[in-house]
Amino acid sequence: MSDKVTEQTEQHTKQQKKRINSWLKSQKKFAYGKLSRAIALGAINGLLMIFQTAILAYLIDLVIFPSADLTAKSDGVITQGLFSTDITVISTALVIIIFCRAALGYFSECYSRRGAMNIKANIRARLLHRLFQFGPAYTQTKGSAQLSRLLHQGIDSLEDYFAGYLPVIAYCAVIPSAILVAVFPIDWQSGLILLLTAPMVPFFMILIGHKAQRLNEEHWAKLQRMSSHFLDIIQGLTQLKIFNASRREIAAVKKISDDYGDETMGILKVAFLSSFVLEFLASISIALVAVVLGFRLYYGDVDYVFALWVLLLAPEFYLPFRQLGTQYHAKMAGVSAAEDLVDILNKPQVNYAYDESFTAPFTINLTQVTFAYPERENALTDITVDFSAHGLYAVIGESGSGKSTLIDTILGFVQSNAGQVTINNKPLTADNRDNWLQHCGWIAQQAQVFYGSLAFNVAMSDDFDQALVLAALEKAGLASFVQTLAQGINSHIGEAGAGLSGGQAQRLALARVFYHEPAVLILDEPTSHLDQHTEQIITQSISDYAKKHIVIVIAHRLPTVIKAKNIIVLAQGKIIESGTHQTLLSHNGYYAQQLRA
Ligand SMILES: Nc1ncnc2c1ncn2[C@@H]1O[C@H](COP(=O)(O)OP(=O)(O)OP(=O)(O)O)[C@@H](O)[C@H]1O
Repeated sequence: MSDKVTEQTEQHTKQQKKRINSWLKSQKKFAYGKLSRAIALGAINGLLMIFQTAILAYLIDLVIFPSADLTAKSDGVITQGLFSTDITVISTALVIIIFCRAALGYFSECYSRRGAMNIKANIRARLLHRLFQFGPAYTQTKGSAQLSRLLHQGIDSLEDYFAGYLPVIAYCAVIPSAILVAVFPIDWQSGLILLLTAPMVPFFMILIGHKAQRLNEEHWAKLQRMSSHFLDIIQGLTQLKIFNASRREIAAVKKISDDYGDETMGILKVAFLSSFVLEFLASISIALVAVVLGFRLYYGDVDYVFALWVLLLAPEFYLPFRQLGTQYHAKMAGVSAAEDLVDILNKPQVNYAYDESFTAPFTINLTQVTFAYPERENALTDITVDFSAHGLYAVIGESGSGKSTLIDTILGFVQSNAGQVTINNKPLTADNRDNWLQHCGWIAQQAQVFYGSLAFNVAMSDDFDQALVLAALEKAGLASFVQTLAQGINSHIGEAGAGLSGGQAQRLALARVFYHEPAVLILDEPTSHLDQHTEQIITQSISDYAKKHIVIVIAHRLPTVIKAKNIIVLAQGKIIESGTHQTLLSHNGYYAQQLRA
C-alpha cells in the first residue's frame, strides 16, 4: 500500500518537474531574439577559439623551432626578414581574433542578460496582474512576505537560468562537436579520447542532480518560511515586546537561521563536490590526451604543431561541460522558485469582458448568498440584503461573524457558492468585477500609504490634477498639515506611511476617496489611533459623503451605527437582525443587548 503511495508521489513529482521545465522553456519566447543572438555570438566565439588555438600553436612552433626549411635556404638577411614577417602576420591575426572574441563575449553576455531581464520583467508583470485579479482574498492565504519574496528574489533567481544555463546547454552541443570535427581528421586517436570522456560529465551531473534538486527545493521553502516569520516579527514588534515574547522570538529566529545556514552548507557541499568531480574528470581527461600525445610525439607519430593544438583545445573541449556543472545549480535554484510561480500563473485565467453598463446610481442586491472558504464551515449563509442609491449602511457583529467576507463578496473578491450578488440587476462575476471596482472606494482600518509623494497617494497616479488633490486634502482636514511641508503635496512620504501619524494616514485615505469620488465607499471603521478631533472630522466627512453615495461601514462605534439607514447584524455568517437603530432597539434582540451591555 505504502509502496503504491510512494510510487504515486514519485509519479506526481516527475510530472510536476516536467511541467516546470516546459514552463521555463516556454518563457524563452519573451526574449527569443536576444537569447538567440546571445547564443549565436557565444557559439561563434567558441568556434573562433578553435582558430585561435590553431594560430597560437603555429606561432609557438614558429618561435621555438624557427622553420627548418627557411634556415636551410639560409642566406642571412632575407631568411631573417621572411621569418619576422611570418611572425608579425600571425601575431596580428592572433591579436585580432582575441579582440573579436572579447567583443563577442561581451555582446553575448549583454544580450543574454538583457534577454533574461526582459523575461523577468514580463513574469513579474504577469504575476502582479494575476495577484490583482485574484484580489486580497487570495493574497492573504499566500502571505505577504512569501509573495514579496517570490516577486523579488524568486523571479531574480530565474536570471541565471536564462542568461547562464540555457546558453551553456547550447554551447555544450556546439563547441565540443566543432572541436571533434576539427580534431578527428587530423588526429583520430585524440578525437576518440575526447569523444569517450565527454559523456562522463553529463552522466555525473544526472547522478547528483536528484539530490541537489531536493536540497534546493527545501532551501527555497525554508527561505519562504523565514521571510514570513521575519515579517511577522517586524510587524508585531511592539506586541512581542509588550508581551515579553521577544526572547522566545529571538531564539526561534536563531533556530530558523541555523537551520537555514545548515541547509545552505548542504547545498554548497553538493555544489563543491560536483565542481570538484567535474574539474577532476576534466583534468584526468586532459592528462590522458597529453600522455597519449606525448608518446606519439616521441615515436614521431604526430606532428608537433598538431599535438600542441590538440593539447590547447583539450581544456576548451571540457570548458562548456564544466560551466554546465556550475550553471546546473543556478538552474535548480530557478526551478525551485518557478514551482511557486507556475502555481499562481497557471491558475485559470479570468476572462475580462469589460461590462461598461455599470453606471451610478447603484443598487447592490445580495440574494441568498452562501460562501465557505476551502475546507471551512460557511463564512456566510443565506445572506439577503440590499444597498441602494445612497445612504449609510452599517455592518456589525462579533469577530469572525463574517463582516469582512461580506464586504469581499460585495467587491467581488470572493464568489459565492450559492445565491448571487447583482449590481443594478446584473450579476457580479469575475468577468465584470474590475469594472465594478472602478466605482468602489475602500478605506481599511489601518490606512494604506504607498511609497511616493503625498499627491501620488491621493491620486494614486503620477498624472494628477493639482487643484483637485489640494481640494481633497482640504476636505479631509489635511490642509494645514500640507502647509507645514517644505514641498507641499510633492513631499515624499515613506514606506508604510513613515512620517505620518495614524490619524493623518487615515485622513489621507479619506482624501483619496474625495479625489476619486467613488459611488460606493466601503470602510472598516477605524477605532484606534485617532484623536477626538480627527475622529469628528472623519465621522462628519463620512456622513456627508453618504448623502450622495452608498457608504457601507464595518462599524465599531455607536455614533456611526446610530446614523445608519440600515444596520446589518451578523452572527456566525448569518444576518440575525437588521434595521435602523430605533427598529433594532424596539426589537430588543442582540443589538439592543449589546448596546445595553
Ligand atoms: N482566508 C480565509 N481562509 C479561511 N477561512 C477564513 C479566511 N478568512 C476568514 N475566514 C473565516 O471566515 C469566518 C469569517 O471571517 P471574517 O474575516 O469575514 O470575519 P469578521 O467578522 O470580519 O472578523 P473580524 O471582525 O475579526 O475581522 C471566520 O470563521 C474566519 O475564520
